[in-house]
Amino acid sequence: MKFHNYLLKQAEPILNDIYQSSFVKGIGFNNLSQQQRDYYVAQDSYYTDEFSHLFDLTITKLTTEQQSTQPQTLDETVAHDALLASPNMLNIPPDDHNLAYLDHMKTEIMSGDATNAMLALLPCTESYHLIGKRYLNTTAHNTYSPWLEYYTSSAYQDFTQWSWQVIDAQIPDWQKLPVNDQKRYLNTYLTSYQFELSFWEHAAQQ
Ligand SMILES: Cc1ncc(CO)c(N)n1
Repeated sequence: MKFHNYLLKQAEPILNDIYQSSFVKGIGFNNLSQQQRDYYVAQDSYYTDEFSHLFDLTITKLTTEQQSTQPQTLDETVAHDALLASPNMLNIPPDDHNLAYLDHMKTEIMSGDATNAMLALLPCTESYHLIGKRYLNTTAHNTYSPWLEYYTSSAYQDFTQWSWQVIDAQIPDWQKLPVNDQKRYLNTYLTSYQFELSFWEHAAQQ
């Protein structure tokens, strides 16, 4: 089993909660209010802007070989547009859970090694791809299909696979990691997953 498969197995309970969270089901089954979409798109526009800076920071920690295979970076505007937010979203400031998530990633990127940095970012990339795969084509005439299509597109899939490959290459023998390193990596990764769940839960509560 590769390192990313081991990690994903540890995240399975949180990922199942994400799949079952009412906002994610709302995307899958075409059932979201205007207020929920405005809130989510406002939060996520802020998040993805910051994420691209955090990604650039992480890239500087990788080898030149890893950097050279990096797929083109993604512009998630298409995904946001698919949720048809109203201009009211411009009045919604970034919420505390969002800032705390970004803070967590930044701290782990700055204070840890390249693997720790990649693991802070991985739940973001990976969970959206898995959500897309899970709910694509579950509902006929789904208004939000372009959102699901974006996160299952070949460009997004390439990006997810590149992340997995980098992590697996960095830690080919994860069973042999010193216990403390294994704990730190797992904690960095699962904390990001917990923030992903919380991001969806806050959006549903609107
Ligand atoms: C909160 C969050 N996590 C992950 C992604 C996927 O890029 C996103 N757009 N927003």
